[in-house]
Amino acid sequence: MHNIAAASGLVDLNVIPTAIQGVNIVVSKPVVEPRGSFIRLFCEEELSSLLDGRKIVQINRSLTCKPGAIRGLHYQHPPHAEMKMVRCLKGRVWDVAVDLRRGSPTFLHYHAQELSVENNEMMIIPEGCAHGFQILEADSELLYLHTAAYAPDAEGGLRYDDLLLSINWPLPVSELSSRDQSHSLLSEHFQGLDT
Ligand SMILES: Cc1cn([C@H]2C[C@H](O)[C@@H](COP(=O)(O)OP(=O)(O)O[C@H]3O[C@H](C)C(=O)[C@H](O)[C@H]3O)O2)c(=O)[nH]c1=O
Repeated sequence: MHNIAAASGLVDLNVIPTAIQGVNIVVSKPVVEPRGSFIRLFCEEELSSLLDGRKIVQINRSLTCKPGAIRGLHYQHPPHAEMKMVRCLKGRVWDVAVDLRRGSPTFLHYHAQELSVENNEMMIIPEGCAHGFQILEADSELLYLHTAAYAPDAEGGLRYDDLLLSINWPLPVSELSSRDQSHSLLSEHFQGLDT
């Protein structure tokens, strides 16, 4: 999708779909000039078709120190299901979205890619998809934009090493929270989440 702003040289956001419906990559085109650079991180108007009336209600940031550490994979059950937009503010991460939607043609498939300060890319993870990441550089920071508030009692989680997902993490896992270690493995009878 080409944005009018690009024609005028203003900062803009380009949306690239992935093989998983609703998992999109937003690329911010930097304006580079003698003082440095400027990028647009988010724009409700430019992303209105993806947001489809959703509002950002919470913005979080995480710092993860040890290369190889994994956070996730998390999602929230309805009525707290959320669209999440994640962007790397420092370092490099390998970001993963897993499709858990009942009846989806890409059920239990995942999209994974590097997010970094250099590539200026943001991943959009829709409701019904789980999110997790592994940091590739020390002290990497992630920014999260959420369309639903944090609801710990509504949180679900996947094990990073679940064989039904077979996620090919780039580094040996160096750190994992006790909570993320304790998620249950998916049953082979798991039919997916209702969204
Ligand atoms: C999300 C959140 C967390 N917290 C507290 C709860 C814990 O004491 C601490 C860390 O939370 P949690 O262990 O859930 O964070 P992660 O496991 O790193 O989860 C994060 O990384 C994965 C990959 C994600 O996708 C989550 O959206 C994101 O929150 O912050 C709050 O107080 N408020 C909040 O809104």
